[in-house]
Amino acid sequence: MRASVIQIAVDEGESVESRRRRVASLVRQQAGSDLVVLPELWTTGAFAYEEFGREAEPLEGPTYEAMAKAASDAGVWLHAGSVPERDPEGPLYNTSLVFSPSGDLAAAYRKIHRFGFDKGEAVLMGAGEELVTVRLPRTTLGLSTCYDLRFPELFRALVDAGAETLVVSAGWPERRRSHWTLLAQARAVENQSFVVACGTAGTHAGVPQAGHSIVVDPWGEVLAEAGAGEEVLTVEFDPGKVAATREQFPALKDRMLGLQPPHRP
Ligand SMILES: O=C(O)CCC(=O)C(=O)O
Repeated sequence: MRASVIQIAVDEGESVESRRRRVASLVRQQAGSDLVVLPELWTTGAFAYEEFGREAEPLEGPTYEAMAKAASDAGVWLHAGSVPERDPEGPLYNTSLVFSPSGDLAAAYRKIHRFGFDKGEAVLMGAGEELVTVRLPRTTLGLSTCYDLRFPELFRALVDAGAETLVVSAGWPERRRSHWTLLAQARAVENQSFVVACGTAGTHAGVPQAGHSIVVDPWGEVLAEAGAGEEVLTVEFDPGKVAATREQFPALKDRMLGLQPPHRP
């Protein structure tokens, strides 16, 4: 299976419309890949909080249209990263879209863990409540977005729901790049799954981005890692390695579920 991770630069100098055209063209160039992955909030930048409201789109907005077409033109499964979604009956959401090779929407995932503590995304957007997996012909994707990477219980729940390839679409800052790499490898090892993690390059809202998109196998080996700049990372992997790893080293079967807090008389 071939995956292409498109690590684009999100800089303020480029308009959203022109970035959308550029990204659609990059997706088309990945014809021949099985799966193409884009980063989080690449229309605005994940830290450009004041742009969220201005650039928010209904689910089937301009990014949806452009990415559905790009997926079908390229004939790929496309994780189109996320957009600030305007729900007519609710708040904004940080919503990822996945399209099938015929350009149909296969899944939408609203980011569950919002970043910013009591600022930024955490107050501007609503929290998703549903786990999302997507069945592809040779693997099942488990979807996550950026800050979600810090919450292992989300990934364990995705594995329980059948995920074998954990996709992380992110706009991770350079300041905490070491956490990004470490957590991507940890999620792969503990869940005996592939991790395909796509970040952004460039600087927006004064926040330099980490880049370093990464693909990790179920043994924790890094199959490919991008540098800091704009780059398309392409990697071939055997999805059968998940079942083989889980069979040969069956640690997931040794989970002790339902642990209780210590008893204090
Ligand atoms: O957890 C982090 O360090 C970065 C998270 C983040 O930037 C985000 O979720 O947008």
